[in-house]
Formats: sequence, C-alpha cells, structure tokens
Amino acid sequence: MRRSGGQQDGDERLLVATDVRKAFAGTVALAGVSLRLEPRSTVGLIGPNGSGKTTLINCVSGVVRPDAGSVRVGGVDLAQRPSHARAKAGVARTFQNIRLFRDLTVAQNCEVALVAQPRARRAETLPVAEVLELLGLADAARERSSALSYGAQRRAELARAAVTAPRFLLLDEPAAGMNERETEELIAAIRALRERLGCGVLVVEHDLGLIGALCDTVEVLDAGNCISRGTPQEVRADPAVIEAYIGGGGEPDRADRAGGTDRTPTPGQIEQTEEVSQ
Ligand SMILES: Nc1ncnc2c1ncn2[C@@H]1O[C@H](COP(=O)(O)OP(=O)(O)OP(=O)(O)O)[C@@H](O)[C@H]1O
Repeated sequence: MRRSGGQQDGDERLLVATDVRKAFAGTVALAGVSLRLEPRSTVGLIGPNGSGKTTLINCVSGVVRPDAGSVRVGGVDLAQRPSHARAKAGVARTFQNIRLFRDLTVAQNCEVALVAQPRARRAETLPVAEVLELLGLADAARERSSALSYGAQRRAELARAAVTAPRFLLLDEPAAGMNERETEELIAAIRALRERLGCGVLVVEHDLGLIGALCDTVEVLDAGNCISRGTPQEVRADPAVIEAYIGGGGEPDRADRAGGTDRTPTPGQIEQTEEVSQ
C-alpha cells in the first residue's frame, strides 16, 4: 500500500510501530501507541514525566518486548524479536545515561560497536574517522572517553551509534544535562548525521528548543496514550497538550518520581523555546 509520505510498507528504510502496548505490574506504560519513521525525517516524542516515552523507544529498539502491537521494518514484524534482530534491520539507539567504555578511546568505543554489528550489516558501516569528523570529534579520537567534556561524551555516544550506519537512529534525551552551547553543537551534529546517513531519527527530549529545531513531526504522549501529533507549531497550540503539561508539569509528586528535577516544560516554555529556535 502506498502511503502519503511516499514510502511503501515493504521498504526497508521505513519503520512502522502500530498499537504498541506495555504494562509493568499493573502500571500501563503504553496503552496503544503508533508511529512511523521515514528516511530523512525526524520525529520528536514529548510528554510529561512518566508518560511512556522511554518505554516506547525501548519497545522499538528491542530492549523491552511489548505486550501487544507490531514494530515493522520492511514490512517484517520485529516486536517479539530480540535486540539483535533490530540491529540487523538497522535500528541503533542511545540511552538517557552515558554508556561509553570510560577507559577506551573515542575511536575504540566506535570500533567496539562495529565488532558487535551482525554480520549481515558489516558491509554497510561508516568509517570511524569520517563519523568523528562529522560530529566534531576528530581531535578527540585518541582520547580516553572519560577525559572528554560532558557534551563531547554525549556526541561520542552518537558517534558509536552512527558508525553502524543505522537506517533508524533512536535518541533518548540526547541533550539531558547539556548547556545551551553543547545543545547547539548536538543539534548541528544530529543534522549532519541525518544528512549523511539519510536515516529516520526518533528523538525523545524535554528540551523543546531542540525538538522545534530538528523535528518534522512531534508525537505527544500522556499516560501511555498519544494525545497529539503534528508539526512542532501544531502541537504547541493544541489545547490537549497544554492541559497535559499543566496537569502533569506542576505536580510535585511527578517531579519527585523523576528524580527531584522535573524537566517537563510548561506551555509558556514551549512557546518560548520554539520561538528562539525559529
Ligand atoms: N521497568 C519498569 N518497571 C516498572 N515500571 C516501569 C518500568 N519502566 C517504566 N515504568 C513505568 O511506566 C511508566 C512510563 O515510564 P517511562 O519511563 O516510559 O516514561 P517517560 O515518559 O520516559 O518518563 P521520563 O520523562 O521521566 O523519562 C511510568 O509510570 C514508569 O514508572
């Protein structure tokens, strides 16, 4: 079947998640969420703390098996297949927390990722030096990753995912803890990668400046449901989104659950950060 985006469902560069559901011991994390990731497009995933964003990225990347629903790449359902089946299909991800090998150099971290690639995809990988150049890390190639600045470590994580030449790049809060300058460098790095790889990018982020600057479409989750979908401008004007943020962002117990710092922005911040990025 031909879709509006021009990609066919059998296309190996198209990822379609449909009606994904997941509960943890009675807590419904995802109540049936769908999304579509096309080549060269960037989809943003936002929502209050605990709304299901990380669970969705985990279900798409194979870290968590959904209770129901499908995750199709090239028309093949990978939902119940292990992580390495996703890797074979070209799905790569980064995590909220930095997971570099601290005692290895930046280049060695990338090489480890290449060795871990399934045999079927090894011919498609990118040269480490090219990726490090693209991400502004050429001079850091031989440095131990623990010696890098925080922003550079986060870009090194991106490099480690990028050398596998993913068709789908999933980023879980890539700008977490970054200052404004580091975030700007990250936005430029993600754009450069998207251009070089022609991949689809899914980004979970509380920084709505980054979302507005990078994303073609944004999905908004609240309590495991998609409550809005559209361009960054459309979702920011959607009353359902404003209500979700007023209801969720201001609740102290939600801030506590998120570890003490509630990074969920208020509707005013959505307005402000997106205006800055335009
Ligand atoms: N492994 C787990 N065990 C039990 N409950 C979980 C687990 N993972 C997630 N949950 C619960 O599922 C719901 C969704 O969590 P999730 O981490 O996906 O939200 P999120 O939108 O990514 O939140 P945040 O913005 O704070 O990272 C929350 O109620 C959370 O407590």
